Amino acid sequence: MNTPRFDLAIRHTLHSGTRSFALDIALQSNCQQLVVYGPSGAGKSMLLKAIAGLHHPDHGHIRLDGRSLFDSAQGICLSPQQRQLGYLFQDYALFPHLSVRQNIGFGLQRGWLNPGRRRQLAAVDYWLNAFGLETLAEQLPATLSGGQRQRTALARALVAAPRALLLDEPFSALDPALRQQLRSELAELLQRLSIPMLLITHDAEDVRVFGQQTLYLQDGRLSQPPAGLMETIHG
Ligand SMILES: Nc1ncnc2c1ncn2[C@@H]1O[C@H](COP(=O)(O)OP(=O)(O)OP(=O)(O)O)[C@@H](O)[C@H]1O
Repeated sequence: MNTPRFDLAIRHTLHSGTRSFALDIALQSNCQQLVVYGPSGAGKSMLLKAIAGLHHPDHGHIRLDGRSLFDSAQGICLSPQQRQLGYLFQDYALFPHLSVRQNIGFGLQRGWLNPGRRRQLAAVDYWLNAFGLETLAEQLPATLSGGQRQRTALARALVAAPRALLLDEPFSALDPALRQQLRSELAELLQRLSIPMLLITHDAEDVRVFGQQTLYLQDGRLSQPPAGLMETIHG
């Protein structure tokens, strides 16, 4: 295999009171688009947060396109900023007191490149334009529709030219028609950017559209999906 796009070996146990939960996965993949599918509480968000650098595994390594983000044996643990990843959480986590333009611009402050002001403005304008948000640039998130909020969050994730995209249920808050439209916009974008993407979902349609490889996660481990599930999804 060439350098895998995703090379993950993650062991991480969380404890709260008498309960504990262990994530234990190992995976190498050359696919650009991975979809993580599985029941609630399976460890999907934990996996995404470990890659983003928001949780630190107890053991293992995380490499994307050959770049080590975390390696317990070698003592490597890049900060979320140094990882240069774009991520989008279920609720989009936009700042309510910042306009669309400021929310997108915030994505640049997080990046470690910190380009000059003129280039920052150009990048924000580019993504405002790419997602049809120019006329909404000065509005606050509370005055936007679900789809406009989703586009703003995606623009914020992309503005710093991330090396990979991590998406947690990116379409769950949208109505079915908008979901379909934004899925095809994202699919087109991914083809253009060719960065690796990992998407968490409960939605079979996301698996169909983005699952170049689908991982089924259950009780913190990758496992075979229940009999018939993939056939049902792929019709
Ligand atoms: N701080 C913690 N201490 C102990 N257990 C935790 C902690 N945080 C999360 N967990 C447990 O880890 C498991 C995995 O949670 P996670 O949020 O990754 O699941 P998920 O697959 O993303 O679920 P959902 O689809 O419902 O979002 C759950 O059982 C959760 O209760």
